[in-house]
Amino acid sequence: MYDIKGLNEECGVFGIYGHDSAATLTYMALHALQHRGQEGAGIVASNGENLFGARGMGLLPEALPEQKVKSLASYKNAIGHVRYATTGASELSNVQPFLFKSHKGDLGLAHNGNLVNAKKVRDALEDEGAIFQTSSDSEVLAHLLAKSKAATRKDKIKHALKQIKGAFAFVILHEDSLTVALDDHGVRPLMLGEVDGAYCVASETCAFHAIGATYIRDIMPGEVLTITEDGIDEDRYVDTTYPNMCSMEYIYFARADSEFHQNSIYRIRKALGSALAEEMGDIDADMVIGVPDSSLAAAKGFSAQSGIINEQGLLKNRYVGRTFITPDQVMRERAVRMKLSPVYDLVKDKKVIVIDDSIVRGTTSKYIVQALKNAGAKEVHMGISSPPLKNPCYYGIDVSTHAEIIASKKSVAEIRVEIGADSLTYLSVDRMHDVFKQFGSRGQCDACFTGNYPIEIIDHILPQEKDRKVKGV
Ligand SMILES: O=P(O)(O)OC[C@H]1O[C@H](OP(=O)(O)OP(=O)(O)O)[C@H](O)[C@@H]1O
Ligand SMILES: NC(=O)CC[C@H](N)C(=O)O
Ligand code: SF4
Ligand SMILES: [Mg+2]
Repeated sequence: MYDIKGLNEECGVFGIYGHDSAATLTYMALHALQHRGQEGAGIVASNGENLFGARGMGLLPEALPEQKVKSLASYKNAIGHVRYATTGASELSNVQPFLFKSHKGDLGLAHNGNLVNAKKVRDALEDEGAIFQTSSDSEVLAHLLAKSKAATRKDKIKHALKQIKGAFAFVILHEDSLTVALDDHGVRPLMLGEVDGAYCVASETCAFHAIGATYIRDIMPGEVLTITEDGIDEDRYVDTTYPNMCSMEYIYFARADSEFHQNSIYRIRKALGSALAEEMGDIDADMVIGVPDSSLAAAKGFSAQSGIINEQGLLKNRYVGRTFITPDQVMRERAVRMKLSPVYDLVKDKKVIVIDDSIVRGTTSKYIVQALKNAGAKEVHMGISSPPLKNPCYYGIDVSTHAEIIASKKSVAEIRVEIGADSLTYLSVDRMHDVFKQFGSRGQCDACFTGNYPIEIIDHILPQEKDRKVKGV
C-alpha cells in the first residue's frame, strides 16, 4: 500500500482505567482517532491479573473485527493504538499496543511519536543480549523498563523514560495500573479525561466526545501520570521541560473538533486563515475557496477577515486516499484529480482565492489551479495558512524527505510559477506563532518550516526508514 499524499498522519493512543466497558470504549475512541493512523490498530486489556491483546492491519473494522473486541469486553482496563508507521515497516509485528509477558507481570505499551535515539539504544541493548520482536522504535522502552534496577514500578518507568530521546506520548498498561507519559518537549498532544468516574487519556479530545467523556486537561511536557484503583498520581520524570508542541497538529493533523489547551482546532485554524488574509493584503477577488477537508476552517477565517464571500468551490471524494500502484508523479496527479473537483458554474469567469493549509510536493495546488482555470476561473490566487514547509519531520509525522518537498528546493516565486497560480502567499512564521500564543500555546516546534529542530536528531535514519516502509519489509 502506498501513499499518494505528501503529508501523512501519525498515530493515536487511548487508555482507560476502571470502567466496565473499557475495551468497547477504547474501540469507539480509536474510531474517533482513525484519522491519525490507518495502517493498523490494536487493544490490550487487563482483568486485574493478566493482559490480553488483539490487533490487526488496516482500518479499525478490518484490524479489530467484532469478535476480537468482544473477547476483551469483560476487562476493566485497556489501552489502544491506531498506527501510521514512522520507524519500522508497515506490518503486523509493528502494530501496537505491544504485549509482553513476564513472570514479573505483563506489560502493554503504545506510543505516538518517534524516538530519535532508538537505533542507538537498541544497538546497545542487542549488544547486551536483548532480542527484539519488532523493527519499531517504540519497543526500546519495554526493554529499558524490564532492565531497570530502580526500586518501584514508577521509578523504573521514570528511569527508562530518561534514556530515550525524541517525541513520545506513551500509554503503558500493567495488570493493576495505567501509566501515561509525555516527552519533555511535549511534541505530541495527550489529554486527560473522565467518564463515569473512570479516568481516560487520548491523543485528541475528539475521542472523549465519542465516548461521552469530559475533557479535564492537557498532559504537560515531562509529566508521568499513574492511574490505579486509588486514583491518579501526578508526577514528572524530569525537572526541566522545553515546550515544543508540533505546529502541524494545529495546522493540519488534529481533527477540527478536537481541543488543545481548551481551544478548538477549528477556531485556531480560522485564526490562521484570518492572519493570512491580513498578510496577503488587498486582492480583488469574487470568492474564497477552502481546499477540503482540512482547510475549510482557514478559508472561513480568511473570508471573515477580508470580507470576501466563502464558497464551496471544490468538492472532495472522500473514498480516495491510498493507491496500490507505485506512486510516481503521474499517478499522484491522477489520484488528486479523482479526489478533488471544482464546482464549474460557481467559478466560471470568477477571480478566486484558494486557501490550503500546506504545500508539500505541490501536487494538490498545481492540480487545483489547473482544474479551476479549466473550469473557467479568470484568476486563481493561492493562500497557504502556514509557512513554506521545507524540512522532513523526525518526531512522528510522515512528511516526505527533502528530495520530495518542493519548498526545500524552490523559492516562493518559483513555486508560484510551478503551480501556475496568479499569486502565492504563505503565512509568516512569526504570525503563525502569534496565533498559537493567542490560543494558550507555551511553545511550538516549527522545524519543518525553519529547520530549527528542538530535539537533536541522533539516529539520522529517515531516508532508510522511508525506503524500508515502501518495500514493506
Ligand atoms: O503538496 P501536496 O504534496 O499535494 O500535499 C499537500 C496537501 O495534502 C494535504 O491534504 P490531504 O490531501 O491530506 O487531504 P485533507 O486535507 O482532506 O486531509 C494538505 O492539506 C494539502 O492539501
Ligand atoms: N506515527 C507514530 O506515532 C508512530 C509510532 C512509532 N514510531 C511507529 O512507527 O510505530
Ligand atoms: S517538524 Fe513539523 S511536523 Fe514535525 S513535530 Fe515539528 S512542527 Fe510537527
Ligand atoms: Mg488538505
